[in-house]
Amino acid sequence: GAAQLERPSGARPGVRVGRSFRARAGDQPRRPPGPVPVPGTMKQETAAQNSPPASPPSSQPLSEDGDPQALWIFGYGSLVWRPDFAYSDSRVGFVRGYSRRFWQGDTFHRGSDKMPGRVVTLLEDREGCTWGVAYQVQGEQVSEALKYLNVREAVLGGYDTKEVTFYPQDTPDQPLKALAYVATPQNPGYLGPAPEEAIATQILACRGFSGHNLEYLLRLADFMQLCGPQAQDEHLAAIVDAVGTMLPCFCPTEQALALV
Ligand SMILES: N[C@@H](CCC(=O)N[C@@H](CS)C(=O)NCC(=O)O)C(=O)O
Repeated sequence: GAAQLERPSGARPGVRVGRSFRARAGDQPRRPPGPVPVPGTMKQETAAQNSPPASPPSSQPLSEDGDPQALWIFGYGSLVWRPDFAYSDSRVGFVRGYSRRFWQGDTFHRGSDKMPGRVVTLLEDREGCTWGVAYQVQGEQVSEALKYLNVREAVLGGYDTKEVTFYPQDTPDQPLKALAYVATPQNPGYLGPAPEEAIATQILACRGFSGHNLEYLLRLADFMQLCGPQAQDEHLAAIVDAVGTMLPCFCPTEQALALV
């Protein structure tokens, strides 16, 4: 189970939320005591509590003692369709200076130790632009979200936290500071670049505790469709195309089905 996947002991505190939030370089985030919450089992507040507040929320500054009154969390992979933490508001938009790449290996959610799947991370790229969803967490939602994401993203996924500037699609002139989970080349699960056909093959062949790797790819492609024509992700599109080309090889033929 997930317990075996716990990172090496001696972990030091991971994500700190202060005037600017960061995980100290090299930190192995500490897994909170108690059973590892399997993603998808997190409590969901009622829709009313998750619906945006009546007045558009201001991006409240962190309070003086560093205890956040509100925090924005930027999702650009599975967080786009399955945040699984309570939030008060959400915005579709983008971050500049980063490109999304299927360069992070995953041996828990969408793969196994024997057959690691591929999930996304952010690559620093001056010309890059990555679309996703920013979620606003307030009050007690902040610690709940960070505790949950520390396990799902950091401990189980090898992601670190990074501060990014998020541009809401509707108000790009009012950018927000947000926390993003980024898998750097230094993390043990990092796989790095590969031809899109090879990535597609890996995605077609892998599954993990959260489901098939193909579902992960297609849900992200769905989201990008919803963002409209101005949101392009050539890397993602090339992998989806490669999957479409290869799928017949992975799909049983009539004869094979007849043998089932
Ligand atoms: N940090 C990125 C990527 C997150 C991501 O895909 N993380 C994996 C961990 S390896 C995950 O949570 N997967 C859950 C799932 O695949 O449903 C995001 O903001 O969405």
